[in-house]
Amino acid sequence: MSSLIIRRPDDWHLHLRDGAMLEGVIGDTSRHFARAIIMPNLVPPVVTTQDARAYRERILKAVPSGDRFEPLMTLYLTEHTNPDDVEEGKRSGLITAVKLYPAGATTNSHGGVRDMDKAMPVLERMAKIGLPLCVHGEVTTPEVDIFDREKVFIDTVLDPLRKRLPELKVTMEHVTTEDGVQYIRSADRNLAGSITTHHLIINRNDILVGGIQPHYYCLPVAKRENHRQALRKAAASGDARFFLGTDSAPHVDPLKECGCGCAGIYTSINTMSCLAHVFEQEDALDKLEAFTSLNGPAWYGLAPNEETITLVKRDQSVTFPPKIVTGAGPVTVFNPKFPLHWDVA
Ligand SMILES: NC(=O)N[C@@H](CC(=O)O)C(=O)O
Ligand SMILES: [Zn+2]
Ligand SMILES: [Zn+2]
Repeated sequence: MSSLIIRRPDDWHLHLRDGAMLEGVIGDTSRHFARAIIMPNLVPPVVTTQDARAYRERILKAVPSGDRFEPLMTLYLTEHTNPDDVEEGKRSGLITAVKLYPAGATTNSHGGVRDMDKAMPVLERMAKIGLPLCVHGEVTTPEVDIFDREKVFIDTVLDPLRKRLPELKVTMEHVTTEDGVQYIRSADRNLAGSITTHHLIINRNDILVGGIQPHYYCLPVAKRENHRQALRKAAASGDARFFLGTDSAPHVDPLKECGCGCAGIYTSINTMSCLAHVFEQEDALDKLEAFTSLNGPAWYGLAPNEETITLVKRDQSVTFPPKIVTGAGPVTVFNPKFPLHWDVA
């Protein structure tokens, strides 16, 4: 097959940041994607409906003219989030999901939740009104090995929460382990998972072999090869519980290439080329549309996009810039380390 028409994709987990960075990256998403769930971990975070409304306006203003792009807004859950404000955000159509960051788990998460009991009133309200919870599923307990933090989160936080509130819809974001895949498969309702582009391509060797490779460092950190294989099988299976959330997370190079480099990988610009390559390798190009364009909207109760895009396999490899230039500084683009031949026409 040398060309493929699919519904226009959506990105169910995206960091756009703000200001000059937002302006520098938004076009790489709006070129291919119709909608994206926008992560609220700004400094300060997007906590109230009013914050989200203002951020949405800033995003829309930054969309290049000629592109049509719908930001789907989220709220950053804190121990003080007001359930009435969350409900009003959902009723007005502004808020698509609420995001749980365990405090300290990842970039800009210090204001996140420490004690799940304190978040229960909001979570109960969300279960009642059908508003999904997106989770960064890692514990932050210092004793727990960083490679085990997703599994321990499932066992000690997520599963107890889902038993306590079975009506709550939960998206396990950026699943990185076989355990996560199995846990999602074991649930017959109210649980789904997003998978990033890079976790289908890299394992932990890419971060650590031959010297520290900061541009392959993200959270949750990439795991062993067997986990990558499980993610590829899940994504390529067509199973409606798995869909794309790129977790494209731009940081300027000086903040990645330093003594304490930030977590985050920038993939918006070449995600569709990378995914077509991966799905072709998995002999599952016929499942790409489900992963990028159908399963996500179905989970969030939205219609799939009417428009289509055409992916074309070119004889010559397609090149992407090694870095993009933003007003905030240079941002290194994810390098899959294999030539890309699929291109969006
Ligand atoms: N994925 C990352 O490594 N980083 C994200 C935060 C997140 O999604 O955990 C970021 O905001 O930079
Ligand atoms: Zn995260
Ligand atoms: Zn993220």
